[in-house]
Amino acid sequence: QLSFDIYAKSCPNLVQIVRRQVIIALKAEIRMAASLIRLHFHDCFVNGCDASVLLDGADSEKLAIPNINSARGFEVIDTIKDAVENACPGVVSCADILTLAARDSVFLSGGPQWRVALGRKDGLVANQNSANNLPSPFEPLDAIIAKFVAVNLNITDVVALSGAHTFGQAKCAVFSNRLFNFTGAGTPDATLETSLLSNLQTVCPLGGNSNTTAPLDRNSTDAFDNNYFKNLLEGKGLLSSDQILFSSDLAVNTTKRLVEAYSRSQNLFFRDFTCSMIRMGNIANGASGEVRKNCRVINN
Ligand code: HEM
Ligand SMILES: [Ca+2]
Ligand SMILES: [Ca+2]
Repeated sequence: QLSFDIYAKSCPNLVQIVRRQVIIALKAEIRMAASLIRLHFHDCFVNGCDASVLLDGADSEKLAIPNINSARGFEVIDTIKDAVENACPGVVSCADILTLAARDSVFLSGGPQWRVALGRKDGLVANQNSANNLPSPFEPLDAIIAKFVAVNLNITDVVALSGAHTFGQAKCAVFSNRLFNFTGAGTPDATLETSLLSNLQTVCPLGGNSNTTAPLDRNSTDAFDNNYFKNLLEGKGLLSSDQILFSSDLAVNTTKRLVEAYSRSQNLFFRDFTCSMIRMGNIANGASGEVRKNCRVINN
């Protein structure tokens, strides 16, 4: 029941208001583009795209392992929501705002643009358990694929959406297992290209600060492009869950060909990415919802 004109009368300037606020946020910190699309992903995979990720409280998804000390951009969403509420009070859901902000983040970083169907409702509950079950960088490819299939996404979606790792940062904590003693054999991940390996060993030394970050795409850190896939062909994926799309045994019959195709054609990547973002943004929350006044708490 999502549609393109649902707010045409009730909030005619919505798209421009969100765009303007995302531009301001990126001017303050370019990385925020990456952080905002990741929030949308972490929202949609848990109870559907219902802004559950934005809720504070005891069962907050913000406290789940993949999010704690990692998910960011909540203040930016609050600011966008305030601007939207000023123009059209009580009309636009936080889930729609997050979806629009993710779309704008991609476009403003040099990626494709698409129209976003709107009308999502904000959920009434968070689900910390489910957030703990988000795809992990330490999982094998079959497990990651299974988690996408569980929300009705497919293998093409896995590869295309992983292309979002073309921008943003990751902490040593989520890839340092690859650097020194990968499988317990006392050697690094053999699929990690050696010059990147030695650089990362310096950035993330044994016993160092696990909160230090490295760019997910070293060659075009802030640009939304297909460089992520070129990296994978060279063994320069930062996370294990990135590199296995190209280098694992299972990849041969599943994801490797798509990685190669996207590395050759940014157009193809942009087309498939757009399609997959729309599919991810349509993951529904079966339960009832509302239009939250404050994205952090349900209405009373
Ligand atoms: C395929 C399974 C995925 C895994 C295992 C995964 C894992 C991760 C991890 C571990 C980080 C670093 C977090 C940190 O160190 O704080 C990260 C960052 C990021 N992820 Fe993913 N991710 C996946 C899919 C996706 C998808 C589908 C999207 C969006 C469409 C996405 C967008 C991002 C972005 C943009 C960042 C950087 C965020 C920032 O700089 O604040 N990821 N991801
Ligand atoms: Ca959600
Ligand atoms: Ca890039």
